[in-house]
Amino acid sequence: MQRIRRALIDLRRGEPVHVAGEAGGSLILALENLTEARLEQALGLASGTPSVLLTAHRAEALGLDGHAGDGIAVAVPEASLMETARALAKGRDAEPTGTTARPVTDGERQALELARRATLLPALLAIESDPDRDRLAGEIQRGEVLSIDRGEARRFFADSGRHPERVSEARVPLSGAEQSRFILYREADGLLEHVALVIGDPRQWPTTPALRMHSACLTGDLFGSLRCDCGEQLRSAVHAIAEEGGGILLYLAQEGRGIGLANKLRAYGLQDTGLDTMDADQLLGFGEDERRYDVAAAMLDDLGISRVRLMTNNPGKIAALEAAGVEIAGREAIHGELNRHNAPYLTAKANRAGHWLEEVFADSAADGNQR
Ligand SMILES: Nc1nc2c(ncn2[C@@H]2O[C@H](COP(=O)(O)OP(=O)(O)OP(=O)(O)O)[C@@H](O)[C@H]2O)c(=O)[nH]1
Ligand SMILES: [Zn+2]
Repeated sequence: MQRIRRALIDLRRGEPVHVAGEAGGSLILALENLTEARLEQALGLASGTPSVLLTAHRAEALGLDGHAGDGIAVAVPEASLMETARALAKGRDAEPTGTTARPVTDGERQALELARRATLLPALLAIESDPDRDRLAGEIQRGEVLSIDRGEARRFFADSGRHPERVSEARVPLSGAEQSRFILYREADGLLEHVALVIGDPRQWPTTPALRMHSACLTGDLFGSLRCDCGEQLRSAVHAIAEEGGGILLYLAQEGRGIGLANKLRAYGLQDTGLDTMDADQLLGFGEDERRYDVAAAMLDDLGISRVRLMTNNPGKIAALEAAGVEIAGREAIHGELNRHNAPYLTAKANRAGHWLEEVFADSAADGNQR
């Protein structure tokens, strides 16, 4: 497990990682922080064909979906590798110039998942290698380059989110919810931390407590970004829960629907050129929503909560919690205000992901009519 954690960090630092698997496996590097020097070094270590690995989402967005499946490997001539990497790291209109695309191998699939877990852009350079022959073998032996096994990676991914540990807690009076307690959970792999905010005295809660399951949004929650409705939802949830005598808010480390802040900002850049929130994510290589809620269900279980009224407009959250064994006794709408900056985002959520936002649009229309 420790080795996979190091692999995530190495990729984030722009270092190469060897993923052992089919034949000799591949030496992989993240495209987003590839430099000429790193590329040259990698080509000196591994002697096989260099390819660019892209997720199926991105392949589809680029019209390369013939082979999509779990992702594609596009062979790119050495001479144009750097240029291709730079273009792909930017997003739009960046098609790999190579012509031979094939579905990714299982090892390459795990490599793409590593990039995603590291909240990097899921686009990699992969150079096939034969560690018994290439210089790479010596580097691996000396510990200069980390070599991981694809099965090891798969097991790590399958286990994450399932065993969050309760680490520490404290009373933190909040404005509008003075009797509040923060409980911090850390996922077993040590990577992500989530907070359960327990509002009020559980002995005096309504029989079925309200639950707000909120995904982190630095821009909205902290700075009041007008591009989304997160900050307003967060604060109104705390107030509403406190007002009805208490309940729970889970603050989950799932920035940008799970793609991370760096990618969310990249996606905002693409949205400014006319793509909607989902198409922008897809062009970067992500699905509509990359979040999983197993960790939320495990936190609820630890808190002894099995039945809730969920504050959300997102049908996906209800389905996911139910699938994880939490009984959803009812749904409460939770709205922010519509404005000219968040209108495209809310419209895409309603039209493409089926979020229940009719009231937000109706309220806004009514306000407009009164003016
Ligand atoms: N990728 C991406 N994420 C975004 C964008 N705008 C906001 N987000 C993220 O979307 C998530 C919204 O979280 P929530 O408000 O809990 O979830 P929701 O799916 O909107 O559902 P409810 O608010 O419960 O109805 C946060 O993680 C934000 O950071 C965007 O344009 N792109
Ligand atoms: Zn937001």
